Amino acid sequence: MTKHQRDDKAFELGKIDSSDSMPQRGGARSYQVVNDGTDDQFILYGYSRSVARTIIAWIFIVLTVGFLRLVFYWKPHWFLRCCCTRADLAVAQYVLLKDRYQQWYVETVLIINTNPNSAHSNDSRNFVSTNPSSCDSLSERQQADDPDSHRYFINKRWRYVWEEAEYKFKKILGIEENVKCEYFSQIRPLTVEQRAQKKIIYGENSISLRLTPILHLLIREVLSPFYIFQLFSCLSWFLDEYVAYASCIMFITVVSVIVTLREVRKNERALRDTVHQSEVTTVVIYNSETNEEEQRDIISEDLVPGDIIIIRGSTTMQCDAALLNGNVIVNESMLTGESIPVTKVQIPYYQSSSDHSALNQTFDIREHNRFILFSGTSVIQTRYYGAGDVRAMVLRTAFGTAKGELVRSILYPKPVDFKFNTDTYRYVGGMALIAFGGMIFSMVLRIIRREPVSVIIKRTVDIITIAVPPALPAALSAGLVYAQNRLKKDNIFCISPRSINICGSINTVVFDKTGTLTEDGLDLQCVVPIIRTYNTTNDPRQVQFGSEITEVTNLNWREDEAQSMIIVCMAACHTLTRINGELAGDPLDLKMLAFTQYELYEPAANEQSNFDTLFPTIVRPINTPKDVASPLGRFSGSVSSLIAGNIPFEIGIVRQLPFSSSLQRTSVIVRILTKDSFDLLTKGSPEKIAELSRPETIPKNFNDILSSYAKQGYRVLALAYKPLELNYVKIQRIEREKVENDLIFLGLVIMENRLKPQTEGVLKILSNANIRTIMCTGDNMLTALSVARDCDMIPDDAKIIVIEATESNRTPTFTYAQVFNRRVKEVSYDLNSHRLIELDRRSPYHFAISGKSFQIVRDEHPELLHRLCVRGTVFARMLPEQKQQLIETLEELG
Ligand SMILES: Nc1ncnc2c1ncn2[C@@H]1O[C@H](COP(=O)(O)OP(=O)(O)OP(=O)(O)O)[C@@H](O)[C@H]1O
Repeated sequence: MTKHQRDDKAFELGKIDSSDSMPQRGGARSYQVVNDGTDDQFILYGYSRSVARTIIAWIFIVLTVGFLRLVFYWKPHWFLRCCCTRADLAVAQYVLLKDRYQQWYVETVLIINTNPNSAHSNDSRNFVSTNPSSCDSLSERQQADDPDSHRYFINKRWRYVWEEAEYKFKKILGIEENVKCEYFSQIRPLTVEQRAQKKIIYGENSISLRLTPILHLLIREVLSPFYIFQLFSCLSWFLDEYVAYASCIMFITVVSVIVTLREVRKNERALRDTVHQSEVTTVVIYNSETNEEEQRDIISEDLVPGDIIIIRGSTTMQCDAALLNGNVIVNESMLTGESIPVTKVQIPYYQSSSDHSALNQTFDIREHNRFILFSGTSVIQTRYYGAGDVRAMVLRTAFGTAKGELVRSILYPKPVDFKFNTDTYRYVGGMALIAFGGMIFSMVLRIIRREPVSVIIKRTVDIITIAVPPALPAALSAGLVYAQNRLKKDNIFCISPRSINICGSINTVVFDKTGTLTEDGLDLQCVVPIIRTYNTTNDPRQVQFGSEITEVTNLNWREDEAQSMIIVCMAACHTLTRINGELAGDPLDLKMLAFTQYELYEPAANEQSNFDTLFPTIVRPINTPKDVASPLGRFSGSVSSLIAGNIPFEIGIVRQLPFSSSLQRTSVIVRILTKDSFDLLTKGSPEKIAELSRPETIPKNFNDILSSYAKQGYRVLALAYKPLELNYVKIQRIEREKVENDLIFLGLVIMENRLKPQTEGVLKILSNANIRTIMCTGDNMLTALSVARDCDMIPDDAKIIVIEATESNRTPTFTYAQVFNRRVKEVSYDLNSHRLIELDRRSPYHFAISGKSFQIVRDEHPELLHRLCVRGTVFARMLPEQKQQLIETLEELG
C-alpha cells in the first residue's frame, strides 16, 4: 500500500483528524483535511508539475491515438497523478481534493495580489481573508516575500487561502466566524480605503451564474463515455454496411443531444435569473479627514463584510447582516418556506459594554439568528428609535450567505442518486462482461474456421455493440424530457432534470405534522385554567385544573389573580404585528388573540415609523377608549379587579423573546398599565413549561390531564408567567435563560388538530406506490400517534411500540402504545449477547420514539439506530437538529 493509499484509507475510516493532518513546516506532510466534520469535508493533496512524467504521459496518449487523453478527461485526477508529483502544500501548483462521497476534484493554485494600488490586483479573481481582522496580519506574515501576494484555490465557489502561519489552506469565512459578541460593541463604519481593500479581499457580492458556452456543453455531453461508445458502435455498423440502422441511431442521438443541450441551457438560464438580484443600498462610510460619517448609495454588488448599511422598508436583502438598531419585520419564506412575518431585533451587544457574560459569548449565526437579516429574505417593515436609521452590519456576502449556500446546494448536490448511477453502471458492466465472453467465443470460432481478419474484427466488435445498448443515453434523455413535460402539466417545474431519476428511487417520505399533515390555523377548543384552593386542615395552597372554558367570558377573574393572567398571557404572548393595517403572524397566535377578544395596537406601525421606548406595541380589550394610554399607573389594584370591573386597561409589550423550535416556547416581557413592575409571559409545549415552572404551581395530575388531551389528538400548549423585579434597562438586556425560570404555571390551551383535506389521499397514493411515510414532529408523542392513526399512516390493525430511553435508564425499553406500560415480550434487546430486536417480521408493527430517547439511542446504542429507523414511523418532540439527523440516517440506509 502506498503512502497515498494509506492516507486515503485513514481518511475513509475517519482516522485523520485536523491536528493529525496539519502539514508541518518543512513539508513533511503534503495533505490536510479541510472543513473537518462538515458535509464539505475533504482531504487535500499537493501536486507539482513534472516535465518527465508529462512527456511520458503524452507519449502514451499518442500511442493510444488520443484514447488515453479521453480517459484522462473522464478521470482528471488520473491525469494529475500521471503528469505531476506529490508536493508540499506550501509550494504545490495543483491540489487534488477527495470529498466524503469519494468524488475527486483537481484545482489549480492561483496567486493574487491584495494591494488595491498594485497593477496585478484583479477584482474578479481576488481571494478573501479568513478572518475579518486578519487583513493586517496577513500582510505582516508575508512581508518576507511579497506581503500582498497570496496563494489560493477555488472549489465549489468557496475560496481557500494559504495561511503561512498555520501552514495550511483555510476556507474563507465571513465576519461572524470566530468573533466574540463584544466585536459588535466596538464597530464603526469603514473608510473608503478599508472598503477598497476589503473589496479586493472579499470580491464582488454577487451570486452570479454564468451560462456555460454551448460549445463547452456540447463537448461535455458528447465526450461522455456513453456517447463515445455510441459513436464507436455506429462507426462499426457503417463499416459493416449496416447503414440504415446506424443512420437511425445517429439521428436519434443528434436529436437527443440537441434536446438535452436545450434543456440544460434553459435550466441554467432559469437558475441564473432566479438567483441574480441587485439593489441600490445605502452604506455608511467613515470620512477619516472630517471624522464624520457619510451616507452613499451603492449597488449591492459593491457591499463588503464590515459595511454598515441602512435598511429601508420593502427591500430584499442582498447579504447576511446583523441588525444594529431598530426592529425589522421580514418574510423568510425564501429560506424556510414559511410565509410568516418574523421580527428581527437589534443585536444587544451593539453600543453596550455592561453585560460582560453576553459580550464574551462566541457569536453564532444559528444561535443568534433573531438578530440576523438573511440574504434573499424580504424586508416588510422597519422601525427605529427616535431619529435614528435602521442599521445593519454586513456579515457575509455572495456565496457565503444563506442564499449563496442554498444556490451551492443546487449547483453541487450531494450525490444522492448514487444507487441509480451504480445500478446503471452495474447493468452496463454486466452486459459488457457477457459481450466479452461472446467476443472471445466468436473470435476463437472464426479463427478456427479461418475466416478473413476483417470479418473476424467486424463480427467480434459487433457482439459488444449489440450486447451493450448504444441508444441507452438517447433513451434516458428522451425519458427525462418526457417526464419533465408530464410534471409541467401538474405545475411542477424542475430545474434539474437529473433529480427526476432520484425521485424515481425515493422509498421514504418524511413529513412534519403541523402545517403539513394538519391545518396550520388550528381552532381553539378550550382553555383549562388552574385554580388554587386552600386546604383548611394544614393550609398549604393546592393547585388543580379547573373545568374547560370555551368562552373567554367564562373565566372566573375574581377567583384568583393568576386566572386573569391567563387572559393577559394569551393576548400578549406572541410576536404578531400589523402590516399595512392587517394583523400578521403565526396562525396559532392569531387564533389565541381572537379568543381573548383583545386587539393589538401599534402606536405608529407605518413603514419606517419611529417607536419610542415608552410607547411599545400594546394589546387591550376590544372597545378600550383611545385615551387610556396615559398616564401610567392611573389605576391601582389587581389585574383581576380591572378585568372583572370592565375597567379599560392596556398591556405594553416591552420585549419579545420569539418562538424557537429548540426552546419550544415564546415569551414576552410586558408592563400592565396599573402596575409599576414588569411581567414575563410564556407560552410553549406543556413539557417545557412544566420544566420551567415552580413545582408547587403545577397540579399533581398534570401528566394525566395532558395525556388525556394528547391521546385524543389535540395540540396542547401551556401558559405561565412570572413577575419581574428588574428595571427597564435590565429587562432589555437580560438573557432569556436567566428570566425564563421559576414560572407560575397558569393552565393549558387545547387546540384542535385537524387533518388537511388532501392528507389522507396523498398518504394513500404513497402507500400504494410502496413508499414508506414517516412523521417527524416537534409535537407531543401522544398527539402525534393520534394524528398518525387518523391519517392512516399507522393502520388500525398495526401495533405501535414506543421505544424509550431516559437519562436514568439509558437502555431502551419497548412498550405497546395502546396498553400503557405493557412491556413488549416479542422484542428483546440484549447488549451483551448482541441480540438486538427480535420480532415477528410478518406482524405489522411501527416504532415510535421521542427526540430525547432518539438522542440517547443515537449516542449510546448506534447499533440500534438503523433498525429503529427501518421500522420507525412516529418521531415526536424532535428538535430541529434531531430531525436533520433522522434524515441523514435514513439517507445512509439508502
Ligand atoms: N408560536 C408558538 N409559541 C409557543 N410555543 C409554540 C409555538 N408553536 C409551537 N409551539 C410549541 O413548541 C413545540 C415544538 O414546535 P415545533 O415547531 O418544533 O413543532 P410543531 O409545530 O409542534 O410540529 P411540526 O414539527 O410537525 O411542525 C410545539 O409542539 C408546541 O408545543
